[in-house]
Amino acid sequence: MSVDLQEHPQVSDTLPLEWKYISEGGATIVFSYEGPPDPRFDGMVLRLRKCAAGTEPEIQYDEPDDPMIEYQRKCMERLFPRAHLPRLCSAIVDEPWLRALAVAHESSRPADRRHTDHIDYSRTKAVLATDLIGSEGLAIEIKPKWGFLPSPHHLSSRTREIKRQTCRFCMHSRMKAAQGDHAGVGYCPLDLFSGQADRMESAVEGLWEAWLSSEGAINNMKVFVDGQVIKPNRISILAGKLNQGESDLNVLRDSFTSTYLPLLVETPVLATLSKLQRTLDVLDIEGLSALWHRTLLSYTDTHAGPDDDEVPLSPVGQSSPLFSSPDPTMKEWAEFLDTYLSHHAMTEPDMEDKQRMNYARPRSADLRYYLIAYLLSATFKDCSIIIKPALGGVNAGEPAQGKVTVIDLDPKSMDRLRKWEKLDQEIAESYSQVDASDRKVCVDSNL
Ligand SMILES: O=P(O)(O)O[C@@H]1[C@@H](OP(=O)(O)O)[C@H](OP(=O)(O)O)[C@H](O)[C@H](OP(=O)(O)O)[C@H]1OP(=O)(O)O
Ligand SMILES: Nc1ncnc2c1ncn2[C@@H]1O[C@H](COP(=O)(O)OP(=O)(O)OP(=O)(O)O)[C@@H](O)[C@H]1O
Repeated sequence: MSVDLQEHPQVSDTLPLEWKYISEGGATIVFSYEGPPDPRFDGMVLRLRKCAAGTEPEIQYDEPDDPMIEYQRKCMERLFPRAHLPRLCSAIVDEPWLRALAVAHESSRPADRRHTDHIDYSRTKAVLATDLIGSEGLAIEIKPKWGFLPSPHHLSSRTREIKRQTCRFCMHSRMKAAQGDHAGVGYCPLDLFSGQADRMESAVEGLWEAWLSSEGAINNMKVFVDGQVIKPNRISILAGKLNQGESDLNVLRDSFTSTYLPLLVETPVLATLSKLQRTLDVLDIEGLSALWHRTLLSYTDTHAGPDDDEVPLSPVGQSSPLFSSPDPTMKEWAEFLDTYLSHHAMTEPDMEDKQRMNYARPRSADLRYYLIAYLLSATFKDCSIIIKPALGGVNAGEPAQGKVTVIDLDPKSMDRLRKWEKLDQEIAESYSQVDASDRKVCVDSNL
């Protein structure tokens, strides 16, 4: 195994109990370093890949660094200033150490996660990232989700009215709630992304109420106090930090909102995220799917052999013997960004791009561009932001002090496109059953 130990800290130099469980998502689990001072690990978290319970993948010798690291360097750093991204580097782990870590921290994990998956012990590489929560003070994590209404050009007559009035998140939440799942009903991402302080305040209040009523189970907001996730059943710890020891819930909500709102209003991160989501998903999954099928039809007309009359067209994004649709390589991601950024100066209006690409009549020649763009938009529709006020607190009349950082920027893959198409149909269909007078009106401030 040829690795540069200078650049790749050996995590087994630390003890498993020198790490503290922070949280986890569907794919990774994260621990923060709490051991004796060590410049390699101080202020860092360890992000480890998980695998499904009951599976034991084979150890991968000569494992490459997690692609997330190169993806962030080559793509994300071109879209966000570094100040809004965690610093990432690769680290070496080994099976005995990972197993010992898992045993030491299993009891900190939520029960539903313990039944579903565990650390992937076969990995020899992990990611070290800046610890954005820290061991002191307050922090929240918000998963904002989709911040725009689709353009009408490519919506079918079946969905146009519905998808233009109610945002995808609000429709999805209603569907999830009807199915008995936790959902952030009452929070609307279009308010959070509006750039208007009063609407952003409603969004934070919506998140707060959903956090309370779901007992902290919604995935759109996590609350951290002194490095630990706090659920509403331990709200007194949060109240203490907000200097609201004896307060009722409304006072606490107002204090919570006024702690985070100034940072959210001032950060450029939300505007960047919303612009990226919108300009990378200009066709909606409906338009992308139509372009895919139109392209495949003309392709099979010219490329199918005499016996291929009945070749079924593969679903959107899915490779077939006749038409390949691989995941982008790192080189292709970088080239895609060259093109995207040449069309969209991140600070200028994108008129020029509209003329060049003619979104109303997308060309088959641009199919690959639109596919990759959609994958990238999906990353931004699913990422999270961590908001950490400065330890001194917020002083009235002064600019908000603190940090807003984007996390969970992993690339998505082509095989998701079919899932997104189906889910989109299911969400719109389900919302069409809601009485018209009961449908939400979501306002996209960028339209
Ligand atoms: O499709 P969505 O909007 O439901 O998003 C999924 C998320 O569900 P949500 O609606 O936010 O509760 C879902 O969140 P949970 O795991 O349910 O917390 C994941 O983030 C999933 O991405 P991945 O499979 O981890 O890459 C997300 O899937 P992708 O859409 O990013 O494929
Ligand atoms: N740099 C960081 N500093 C502090 N905490 C972090 C950091 N990165 C991730 N976390 C915590 O770990 C959790 C899991 O990380 P992440 O969201 O990247 O995992 P994931 O499995 O990719 O999630 P998802 O299923 O939502 O795609 C986050 O929700 C956050 O609470």
